Amino acid sequence: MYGNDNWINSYLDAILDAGKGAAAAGGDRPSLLLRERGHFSPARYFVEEVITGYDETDLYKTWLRANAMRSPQERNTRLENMTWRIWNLARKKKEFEKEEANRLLKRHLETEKPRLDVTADMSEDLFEGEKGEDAGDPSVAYGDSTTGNTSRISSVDKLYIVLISLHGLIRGENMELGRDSDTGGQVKYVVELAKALSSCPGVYRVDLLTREILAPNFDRGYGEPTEALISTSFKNFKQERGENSGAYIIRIPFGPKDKYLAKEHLWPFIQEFVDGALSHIVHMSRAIGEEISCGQPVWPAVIHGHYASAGVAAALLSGALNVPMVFTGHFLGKDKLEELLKRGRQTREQINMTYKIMRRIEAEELALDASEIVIASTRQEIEEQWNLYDGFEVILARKLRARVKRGANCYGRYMPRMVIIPPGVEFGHIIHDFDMDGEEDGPSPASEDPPIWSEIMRFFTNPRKPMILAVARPYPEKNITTLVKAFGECRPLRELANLTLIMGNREAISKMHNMSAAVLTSVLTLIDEYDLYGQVAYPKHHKHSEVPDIYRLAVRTKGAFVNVPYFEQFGVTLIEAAMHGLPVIATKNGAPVEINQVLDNGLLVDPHDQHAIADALYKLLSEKQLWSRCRENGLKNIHQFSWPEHCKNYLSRISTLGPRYPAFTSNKEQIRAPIKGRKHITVIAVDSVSKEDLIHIIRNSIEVIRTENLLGLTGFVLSTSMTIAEIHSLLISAGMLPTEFDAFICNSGSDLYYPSRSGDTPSNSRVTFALDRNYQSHIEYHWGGEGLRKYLVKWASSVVERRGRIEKQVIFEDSEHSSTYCLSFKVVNPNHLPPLKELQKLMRVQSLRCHPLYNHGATRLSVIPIHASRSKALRYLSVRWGIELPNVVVLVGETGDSDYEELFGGLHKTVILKGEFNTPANRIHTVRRYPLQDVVALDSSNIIGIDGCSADDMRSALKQLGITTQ
Ligand SMILES: O=c1ccn([C@@H]2O[C@H](COP(=O)(O)OP(=O)(O)O[C@H]3O[C@H](CO)[C@@H](O)[C@H](O)[C@H]3O)[C@@H](O)[C@H]2O)c(=O)[nH]1
Ligand SMILES: O=P(O)(O)OC[C@H]1O[C@](O)(CO)[C@@H](O)[C@@H]1O
Repeated sequence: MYGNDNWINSYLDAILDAGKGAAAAGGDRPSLLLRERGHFSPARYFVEEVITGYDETDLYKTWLRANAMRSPQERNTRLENMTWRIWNLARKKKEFEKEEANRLLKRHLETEKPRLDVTADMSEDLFEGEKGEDAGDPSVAYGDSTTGNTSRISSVDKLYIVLISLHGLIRGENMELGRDSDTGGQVKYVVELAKALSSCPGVYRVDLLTREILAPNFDRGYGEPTEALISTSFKNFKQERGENSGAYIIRIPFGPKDKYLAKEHLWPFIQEFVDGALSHIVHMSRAIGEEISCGQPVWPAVIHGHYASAGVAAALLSGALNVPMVFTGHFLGKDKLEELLKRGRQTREQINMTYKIMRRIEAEELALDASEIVIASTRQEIEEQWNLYDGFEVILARKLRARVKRGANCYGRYMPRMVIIPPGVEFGHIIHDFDMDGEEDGPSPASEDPPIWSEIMRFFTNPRKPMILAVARPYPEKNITTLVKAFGECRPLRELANLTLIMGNREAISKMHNMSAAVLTSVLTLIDEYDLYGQVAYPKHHKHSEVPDIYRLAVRTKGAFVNVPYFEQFGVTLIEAAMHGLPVIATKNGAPVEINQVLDNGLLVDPHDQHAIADALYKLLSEKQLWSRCRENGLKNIHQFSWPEHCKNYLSRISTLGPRYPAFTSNKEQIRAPIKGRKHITVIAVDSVSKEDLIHIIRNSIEVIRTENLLGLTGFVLSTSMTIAEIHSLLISAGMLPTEFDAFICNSGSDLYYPSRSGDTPSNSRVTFALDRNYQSHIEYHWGGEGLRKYLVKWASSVVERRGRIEKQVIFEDSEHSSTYCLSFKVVNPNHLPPLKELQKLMRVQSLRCHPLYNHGATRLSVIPIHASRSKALRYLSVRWGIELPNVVVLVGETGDSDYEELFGGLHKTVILKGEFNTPANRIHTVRRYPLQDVVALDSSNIIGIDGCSADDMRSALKQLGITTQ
């Protein structure tokens, strides 16, 4: 035994006592290295397990070096030091685990109780119709479909479909996959989906909206506003085509103009994207309408967000246009968070800093609130991943669905419909020059070999050996280092095969994104450490079009494909490998389990277990019959992953959605709307000030506009949580006429009124307020109405202030300030209210889709529809009355109602009025679990702060914003 010292053993015992479950779990199987040497040291084994369990490459190297020390004394000192470090790690990990277990328990209790309540509420006749409800349906669906199965869209309809994928560098040809951690499977998925959908009968146009990138060192193509995509070859129908038909990438500028932003940094700019996208969609809907629908706009059949960030964007657009939303997660934040916590290398805070994971999870919750359909790639994604979210639960979803089918009351509860439609592969360019056994059909002369082959072969001493191939973004989660360790430490495998690592493209590691550079550095270090020169290829460059050739090369050598991330949401590479007849070794965590059930073309392994990876690879490569069977199965079954099938299924799903379309112009009531002709709009949305100060601010803003000669050109909108009656009496009491305003966004954005005056002079005039019913039709989606009201009343009775044994209710229904789409509650004592984020969570757990917010200095709670808010109302006004958002100035205070932060983002300008007249924020307002910087880009040139609210202060603000006379 090394060192032969008791202290080592005692510390090792301490490690084990510290509950190092992971190390102990695999404890019955000594490592290959030790087995090879023929003697087994438990102490060393445990240390090694701890080290490898933590994936601490540095620690491991130190351990090796320490062992190599000649002097026993020096060796002991080093080993002692090491052991301390390990012990410390183990303790840290145990702390994380404990924290995590407590948190999970707390979460479980918070979520389960209301969930049990709601399930019980729904309990009568719940099981009827449940049994076998999905029988015969390969894409199992959970959740309700609002209109049963009646098809809304006939196959002759001409659909306009909008897909959104915000991050990554997206282009139609020669995609730069693997360039960084954002350019992966999703980029390929969305481009291929757009092409495939546009080739389907009935689909007229598909727009794939993404970010315009004009940064130096990036291809200029990413800055082109529009790129036409060439449709896939399975088109076998004739369809009348017009100028605007087909598939397009539409690039919308948002965020810093000359900078590429990683997906974690896009959050504060999403509202800006939404404003730009909205203008494109409205324009395009009208253009298509001119082309094929006698001038009637053809609105999108669905707006489909891909990944959390586009989930937010799609939710906002779907609300703004009142069209259905579809969502695909691609990789869900909760799962990622759980996995990262399990690995114990970062605290929750660190993970949040790096990945903005709480923002991402909230975006996914929002996507659940707003989506009608969620597309999952596998059953596991629904049952184990989506099921972790507040807004989705498999059993409740089934129950609600059964009730909807029977036409029973759901009491205002809604679940999106979850359907499994896996992605496909493009079979277009596939060349099989090998037979079923992988033997070459008349090999082509070497001169015709694809150039990428020699790029790879030049790394190998013996290029004829079977090639183990990995194709993955250089991203820590892809676990490439464990693969290299598995290969490097298994001598028989090294003797049998070569390893090819395709890890994106790079000019220099030093110029790569931190995370990618760290992966590359670790891989190269390991190659050096295990002396794998001549056995591993890691080419610097490859083109997207060369990837099929790389798979073919692996097949030619009778190799295998390997994909062992800690967790794989789907794994496009697995179906690519199968399509080329390459057997696979894949992670057993996530979708590969289901893919393998369908394809039956390889073996699954625990990605944390490098020995299992090495053993599986050795087995697959050395057992000829197994290899041939896997190859054959893959080729035989791959047709089950096809884009045409995906699209058929997709279109049939969206054809069952209930009709939803925008109502910007169809209002039968004639609203007199001076707002229509305005060039500028000033929106007064100052919340946390006294009534007197609010009046003062209103007067001063009007005064400024008057003296700047902008009156007539400029309209005023008051945006507030007050009811229209409260606004009216406020203005009258101040001697002002409501008609000074063009519109009132009231009840926190759930009602929109336009004032008008009958009579000739102000003195004899009578002011009336016209309600915008079109706006109501935009926000009524999934409004819980009476069911929601009853639930809230019951909830309010449980919110109490306790004094000894006495309990006093602190929140009461407030019918006077309620309206059709706003349920108001009066708060007697805000100190005893739950923070808003808890109330929001409760609503989601109950599958009540709504937007709760505190206002009036937290003395009122308003619960309004999910698509209602003051910023959404402003967006509606801009489309309905043709107002350019960059010409809108929103005045806000330093604090505000709970929807206050939302007022900042977008293309409009925001002026923050600072000063003592603002009342401080109340803690219960907070709805977010992440910092403000993840919501608002406070350094944006569209946002300015001024001290004071006098006319002069406001005048200077307008000047700063470049809004001056004429
Ligand atoms: O150097 C590289 C690395 C990758 N690729 C390609 O990029 C894609 C990678 O896709 P995938 O293996 O699915 O990984 P991710 O990039 O991680 O994609 C995410 O999104 C995919 C689509 O939803 C899901 O399949 C994944 O599980 C999820 O992690 C494949 O087409 C690869 O051929 C390259 O061309 N070159
Ligand atoms: O690695 P993350 O942060 O979980 O995000 C994964 C997402 O990013 C991408 O890798 C970029 O394309 C997608 O394939 C995937 O949806």
